[in-house]
Amino acid sequence: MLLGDSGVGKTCILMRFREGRFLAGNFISTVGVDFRTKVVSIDNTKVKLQIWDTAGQERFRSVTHAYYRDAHALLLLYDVTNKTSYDNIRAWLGEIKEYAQDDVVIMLLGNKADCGSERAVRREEGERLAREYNVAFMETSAKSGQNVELAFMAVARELKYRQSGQKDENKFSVQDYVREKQNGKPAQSFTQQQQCPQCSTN
Ligand SMILES: Nc1nc2c(ncn2[C@@H]2O[C@H](COP(=O)(O)OP(=O)(O)OP(=O)(O)O)[C@@H](O)[C@H]2O)c(=O)[nH]1
Repeated sequence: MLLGDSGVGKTCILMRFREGRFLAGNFISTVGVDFRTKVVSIDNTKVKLQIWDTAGQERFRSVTHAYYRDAHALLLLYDVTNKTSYDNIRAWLGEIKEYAQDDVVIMLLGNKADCGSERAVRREEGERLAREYNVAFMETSAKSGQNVELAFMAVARELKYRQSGQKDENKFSVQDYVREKQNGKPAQSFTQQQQCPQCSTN
């Protein structure tokens, strides 16, 4: 399930992951909730992900709360060019604590990482917040595709391991997996051509 303030890029992240393209142009806010599926392959096993996109707008909050309980994983987004969306993450985590299952997998994503010159939240601030709440973290860009696949696949992998009962054996940790992928060869390195043209010329 995708959560976060309105406009942080939840629908675009989902679109990038599912269809490999960026939804440019007019911003159309999600109404209530919407869902899409995608079949991915993890260690040669096909896994069907059901991904719920939620409205970030406050007025839909009571609708979206009803879906938290059934979520196995939550991708919580803020927009690195919007400090308020970052500041609101603590409130989102409070709602998650209140409405979601205790063992829900949470990943914090700082989206719009392509917008270098408009950045209002440093990467370290995202890392610090994630450490404080003991959740996995990475910066993403729905526009360039940076880390989008990695975010979904890391979560899918964690869920698969949990389901197969391997969690107790400590065989997989989403945080370690993300760290390993990012410290080694970045899953999708951020090349010059991939940069948002608008931002890179600023
Ligand atoms: N530069 C840049 N723009 C982005 C990125 N992701 C989303 N956007 C833009 O941000 C705006 C909002 O994106 P949405 O995906 O609709 O936001 P949302 O979080 O789903 O919003 P709600 O449905 O209202 O909750 C759109 O104009 C997108 O084009 C990104 O990674 N980089």
